[in-house]
Amino acid sequence: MKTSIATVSISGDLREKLEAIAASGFDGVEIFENDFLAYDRSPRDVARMVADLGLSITLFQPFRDFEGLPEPQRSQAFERAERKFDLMGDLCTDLMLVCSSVSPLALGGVDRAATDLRELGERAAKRNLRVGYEALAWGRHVNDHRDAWEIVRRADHCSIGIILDSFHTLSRGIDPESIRKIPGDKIFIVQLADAPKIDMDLLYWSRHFRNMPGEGDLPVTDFMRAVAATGYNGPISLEIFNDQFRSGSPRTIAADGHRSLVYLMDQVRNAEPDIAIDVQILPPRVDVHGVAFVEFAADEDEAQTLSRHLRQLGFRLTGRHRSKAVERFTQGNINIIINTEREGLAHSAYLTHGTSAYALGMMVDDATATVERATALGAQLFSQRVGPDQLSIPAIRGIGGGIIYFLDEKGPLGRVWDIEFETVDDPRALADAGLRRVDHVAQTMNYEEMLTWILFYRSIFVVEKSPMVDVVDPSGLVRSQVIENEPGTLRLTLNGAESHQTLAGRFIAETFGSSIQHLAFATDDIFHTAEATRRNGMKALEISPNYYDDLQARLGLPHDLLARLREFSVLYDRDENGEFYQLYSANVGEGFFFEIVQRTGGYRGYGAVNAPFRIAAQKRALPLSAMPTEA
Ligand SMILES: O=C(O)c1ccc(O)c(O)c1
Ligand SMILES: [Mg+2]
Repeated sequence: MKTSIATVSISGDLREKLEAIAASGFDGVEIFENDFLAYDRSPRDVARMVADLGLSITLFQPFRDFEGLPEPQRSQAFERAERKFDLMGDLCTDLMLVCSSVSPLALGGVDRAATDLRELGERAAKRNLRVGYEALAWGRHVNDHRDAWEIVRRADHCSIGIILDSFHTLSRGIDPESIRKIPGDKIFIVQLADAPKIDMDLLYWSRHFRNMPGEGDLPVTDFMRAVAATGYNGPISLEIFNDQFRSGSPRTIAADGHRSLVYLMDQVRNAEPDIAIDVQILPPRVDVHGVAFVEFAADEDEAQTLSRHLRQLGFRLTGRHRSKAVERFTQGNINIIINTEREGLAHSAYLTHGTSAYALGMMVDDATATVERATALGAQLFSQRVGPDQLSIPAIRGIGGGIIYFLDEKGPLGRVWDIEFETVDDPRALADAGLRRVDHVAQTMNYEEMLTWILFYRSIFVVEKSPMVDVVDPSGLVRSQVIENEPGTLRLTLNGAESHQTLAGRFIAETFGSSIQHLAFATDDIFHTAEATRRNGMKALEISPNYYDDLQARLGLPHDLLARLREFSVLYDRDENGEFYQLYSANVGEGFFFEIVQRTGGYRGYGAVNAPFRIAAQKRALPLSAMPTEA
């Protein structure tokens, strides 16, 4: 199936847009008229540029306010169309989009519109052109694809077809199943867009908040399944009006767009096995069975500091790499790696970001198939030279240029610790603190990157996203989005900072980019862990006494529980399924920290209600010189 994207979807001038679109693997491009008008080259030059980039123009659009007009406006509209047909000839494209009229002059009436379109079809046919009619969700008389189809059906002309746009159908809650009765050859192009569910005026929503399929909340897959059932085999074309995308990096947005289409068609193919769809077959979405390890890059001094923090948390040094300056700390099922190599990616990560958790290992069923799926979805393969006692661990690039490694139980990958590490005894080990596994990994990024990473994770792994929540930092909002799987073996929290004054924003600024800002470990007994880590010398983050007064007022907790929470600076939350306890370490380095959590019953959240108080406490704990100044 051919892929296409409208020039409105990304930023830049026409050349920059086309280059980004071609580089991302699209076959075609919809030329939005204004992008052409604002460009200073002739239509023939543009046609040549498009062809030289290996693209074709799938559509020229939009032609507005055409159908149902009284005279003399009707004749003028046909004249206008003829001039645009001239232009299309020079641009070397054969398809024009006419969107349903919003003109107060339009008279309405299915037959009147059909007659106008038939006549336009006659004129188009003389030049070997085609016209597709699209119902805008806010069209004056036609705002539903079912009505647009009835008009096209009655126009009954081989050069007139319908254009379907997922936004217009789904934003109005129209059942996409109704598409299944349209003959596939009468659908001239399919435009795709998703959007977050926001209750607002349709036109404003459409022009500012559309996003890539899979990034929003609309059932775009159901829409596309219905389209596939018609036998439609033309291009699928992204038409994304989004304020943020218009100012983003054209390469990144175009790459996200291409990924969204590959992912969408993969879902459609899986959901409609009986329909022959011409798309690449990918290995299935990947089940992650746990975070196998987290790797830090550091220099020797900072590695000492980090090791001390880990020992206070109850970790012990259990392995030393056979040939590299790499140490392994363990507790429960948790593996923390500290890499102080002076070459390779770890070292460049250290030079760029300082001490940072730059790599994540995930346990999967088939590491090779995982990388195959990820790269088919546009992820960047990562490999570096491996020494004689080293395994080549399948890996891709993740957030902030970091790495995601994949381990499985097949073959040598399942024995990586034995193969690459020698077992050591830790003379400086402190008491075990009962930490069992990684509960979640929190990644901090600029707000504009969030959709990219949501799509990245969702398209590769079996994970769902929960609604985005706003977390209040004393200096601004941070958007938080959870990506998790059903069994809870992969839980990621993505925090998007809009202001560099927030704790998250400062972290990005100080560490030069997005990365893992905190790791949360799970315990089965928070107070046991709190006592053990305290005895080990860990400094917990101090929480304001006002928080505990409010906790009592809100939840009426038993007196002794409240006293213990207060004594150990443990935060508390509960939902209908269970309870949640959170204990934070003091800051480690440039805004990095550890969290310890206990979940009881089926508590599924992350203590979002507590985040503002935790953040305020972390800001109080910053050295004075590092306090944000009032802008
Ligand atoms: O917002 C608009 O005007 C507009 C124009 C053309 C389209 O294809 C569309 O979906 C919306
Ligand atoms: Mg459209």
